[in-house]
Amino acid sequence: MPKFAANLTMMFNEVPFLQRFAAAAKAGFTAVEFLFPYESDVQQLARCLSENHLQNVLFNLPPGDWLAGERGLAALPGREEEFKASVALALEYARVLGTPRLHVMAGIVPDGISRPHCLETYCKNIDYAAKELGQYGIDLMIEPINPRDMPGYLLNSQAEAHAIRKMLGRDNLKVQMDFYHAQIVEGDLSTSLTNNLDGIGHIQIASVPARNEPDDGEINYPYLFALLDKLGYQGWVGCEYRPRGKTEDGLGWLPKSV
Ligand SMILES: O=C(O)[C@@H](O)C(=O)CO
Ligand SMILES: [Mg+2]
Repeated sequence: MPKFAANLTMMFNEVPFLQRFAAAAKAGFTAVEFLFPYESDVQQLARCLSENHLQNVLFNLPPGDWLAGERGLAALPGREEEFKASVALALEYARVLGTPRLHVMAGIVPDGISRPHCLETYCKNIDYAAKELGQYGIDLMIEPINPRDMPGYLLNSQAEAHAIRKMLGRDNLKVQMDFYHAQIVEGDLSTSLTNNLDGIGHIQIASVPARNEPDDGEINYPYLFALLDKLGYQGWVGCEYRPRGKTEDGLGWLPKSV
């Protein structure tokens, strides 16, 4: 059975963020991921991990002004210096928390700027970030996101993400295969997973269309979990879903030892 990490941005939302570490450990998780840790002191986060015997397996680089609708800086021409500063900040956190992989969001293609221009900016920034992270043995994830959840987001398909990964040729640049997004955009999950396994650095799960626990909706997760075992996937599976009710009440789908 794959290794599952609790996503503390979406799960255990019955309690404040810093209390979710203990809640996840109590539920049996040994690993956690989250989106953006930057509102918390990094040493406090390190204590939350160590006190609860948890490892952090992923978080995101800063996304720009989230409340203003920004969803990443990497593809935004003219924001390169801000992007480099975001890489430095994420590295600071990752080195303290022992985080082995970081996800960099691409961004929404701005009005008046061509997609090819954004794609060129994205590739240059991704290459820079992968080089910086690689000095510390940290992998960089790029995640295709569906246009229903994020209209205008630059990167939508697994195929394009793997093409970028191969073109840049950085060993520590990998694709984050979020089955929720991949099902919405292109389906064909098991074949895409099988054909691209070497280039996949992280997996995330949620039901489609509701983005709840992976025990409902149109994706056959028991089949995919068995396939991950058969393929020998050694990475983590992030539980990036919105609990239908109380988080603990929705954990029946998890194997007993997560
Ligand atoms: O799938 C998602 O939404 C997340 O993995 C993410 O990083 C962007 O919000
Ligand atoms: Mg995701």
